[in-house]
Order: sequence, then C-alpha cells, then structure tokens
Amino acid sequence: MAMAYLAWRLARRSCPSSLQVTSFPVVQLHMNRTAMRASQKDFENSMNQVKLLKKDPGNEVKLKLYALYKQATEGPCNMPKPGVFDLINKAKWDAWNALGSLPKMYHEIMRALKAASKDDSIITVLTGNGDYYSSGNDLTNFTDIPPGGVEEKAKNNAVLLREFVGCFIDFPKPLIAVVNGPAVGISVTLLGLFDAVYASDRATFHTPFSHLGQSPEGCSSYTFPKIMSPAKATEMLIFGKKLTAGEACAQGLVTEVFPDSTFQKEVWTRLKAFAKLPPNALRISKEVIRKREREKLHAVNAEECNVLQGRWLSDECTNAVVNFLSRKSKL
Ligand SMILES: CCCC/C=C\CC(=O)SCCNC(=O)CCNC(=O)[C@H](O)C(C)(C)COP(=O)(O)OP(=O)(O)OC[C@H]1O[C@@H](n2cnc3c(N)ncnc32)[C@H](O)[C@@H]1OP(=O)(O)O
Repeated sequence: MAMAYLAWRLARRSCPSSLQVTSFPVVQLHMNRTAMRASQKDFENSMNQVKLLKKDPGNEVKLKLYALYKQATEGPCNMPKPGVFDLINKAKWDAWNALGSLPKMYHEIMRALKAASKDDSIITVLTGNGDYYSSGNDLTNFTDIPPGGVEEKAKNNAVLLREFVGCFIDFPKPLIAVVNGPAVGISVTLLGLFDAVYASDRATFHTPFSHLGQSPEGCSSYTFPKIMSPAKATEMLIFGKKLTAGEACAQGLVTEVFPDSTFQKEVWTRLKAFAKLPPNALRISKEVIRKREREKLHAVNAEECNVLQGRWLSDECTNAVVNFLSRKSKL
C-alpha cells in the first residue's frame, strides 16, 4: 500500500498526550528506519566537519553540539547524573539534560514527515492509536525546570514548535487525518493544514488554550477563522468550546464523519483508492492549491510561537498546568 501511515499514539494509562509515531504497515516501518539512519548519518557528517574546523569553536558550542547529537540519536537524556567530581561527563550530561524530554515526540513526527515527503509513498495519513486521537501536548513537560532556566526552555520549545508546524505547512503530498476519537490542543489546530480530515462520530475537537493560560498555535489563528468564520473560531480558540464531529464537519474543519462501528473499514477503503491515483497529479494539484498561502502560514506560525513563548512564562499558564496535573481542576 503506497501510503505513509503515522499514528498519534495515545496510551491512555501512561502518558496520553505523547505524540509518538508508530509506523506500519511493515513497508512504512522499513521506510522510516531508512530515513532515521539517513538523518543520523547527516548529523555524523556535520559532527565530522566540526572536527575539521581550523579554529576550535569553544567548549560551549561543542557541548551544545554534543547535546543535540545525543537528543537527535537517543532522545531525551537517559543516563544517571554523573558525580560532581566527574567534571567532563557532568558538563555533557547537563547539556543533554537541558534539552528536556519534550523534543523527542515532536522530532519523531518531524522525522517521519520528512521521510514520507521524500519516499515513494503517495499519500500520508495521521491517526491515533487506541480510544483517542491525541490529548495534545504532554502537560508534564512544563513541570521540569532545566539548568538553563524556564526562559531558555520556553525559547527552545518555541523554536521546536515553529519547526514542527513548519513541516506540516511544507508537506508536499496529500496529508490526511483519520480522527478516531477525541482530539485536544495541537492535534486539533494542525487539522487546518491537512488536505482532508475524516472523523469517527466518537471524535470531539477541543482547544482549551485560554483554560491553560496559553494561546492558539498550528496556524489556527489564521486557518480557523478562514475555515469556519471568525465568530465560530473565537468560540473554539478563545472560549474553548468543544465541538462534536458533526459540528466540526458542519463548520468545515472535518471533511466527513463516519459511524464509529464502520469508521476504520470505510475510511481505509477510501484511502487505499486515493493511494492508487497518479502521484504526480496529486502532488502538483496540492501545490497549486496551497502555494499562495505558504509564505503567509510561515509568518503566522512564527508569530504564534513568539506569543506562546511569552504565555509559557506567565503565571496563568503555570497555575493552569499545576492545577491540571494535581487534578484540582479538570478541563
Ligand atoms: C513545544 C510545545 C508545544 C505546545 C503546543 C500545544 C499546546 C497543546 O496541545 S494544549 C492541550 C494540552 N492538552 C490538554 O489540555 C488535554 C488535557 N487532558 C484532558 O483533557 C483529558 O485528560 C482527556 C480528555 C485527554 C482524557 O480524559 P479522560 O479519559 O477522562 O482521562 P484522564 O483525564 O483521567 O487522563 C488519563 C491520564 O492521562 C493524563 N493526561 C491526560 N492528558 C494529558 C496531557 N495533555 N498531558 C499530560 N498528561 C495527561 C491524566 O493526567 C491522567 O493521568 P493519571 O491521573 O496519572 O492517570
């Protein structure tokens, strides 16, 4: 099947908001592994280039490169903290640990999108694994304070979010969301950048940004008012109104709703038929439809990330996240 298939995995009991990539069928798993090897190789090449520099870039730069290398190849810091007298390993550990645990899930999806944009798949599908589509950003990621402090963490997250959303803006092939259940936060806002959104009648669409002291992202401040009218977008993005699948469809965010009992069968039958269409025609038509908006979308993305960076440092946001995690308030 010529489809790239990504799953927004939601393991309800452990960490429901993890936006992990699960790749299948087997052909896609293979393609993803190949792509990951390729990006690791690129990174190693770059590291070797650094060694050839005539002037030593200094310990700070070298530590940052080390940390980025470890994060890119192994994910968040997974080593026990070295003792205070083990100065070199402690400095390396600090640099790696400072990148936090948030990037991994976003990097995995970015890697999969980048691989899918270059391989011979025809269409790309994002779906959830389990009862939910996605619970959005993992709110526990806001709780740890890295050595660089909260300001640096907010800045790094804003850079990451901008790159992440940028991958969706630039994705060249038809991108389809199969929304199998409730969707929250960034998994909803990104839908405005998809080419088709199919939803089970069990799905709901919720963007509780104000409740969390945060602000819209995923270009939704621009796409949602265009898709569903400014007034309807305001209800969702500012007042946090949760939409049913039927409402989201009536407002243009969802392409079609299916009964949950037949959802998977009906949607995948349709997607398999799409994947038989001529790939160049699909890609070129998408380009014709999307290209006028691309520059604008990148500008919107940059502004949203900039605003969010400030929000993450606000008392409103900190209190809301603490409340959610301590279960005093439930959204
Ligand atoms: C680079 C940064 C980018 C930032 C970009 C995006 C911002 C966003 O995405 S904002 C949106 C964040 N998400 C949420 O606010 C969702 C919050 N969760 C819920 O509303 C509900 O939990 C949900 C509807 C998803 C599920 O409800 P239930 O079926 O009733 O389950 P529980 O509430 O009991 O949850 C089970 C378990 O999961 C934990 N959980 C749920 N969501 C999150 C989350 N987003 N982050 C971290 N943990 C989450 C919840 O606390 C429960 O944990 P335990 O109590 O330990 O079982």
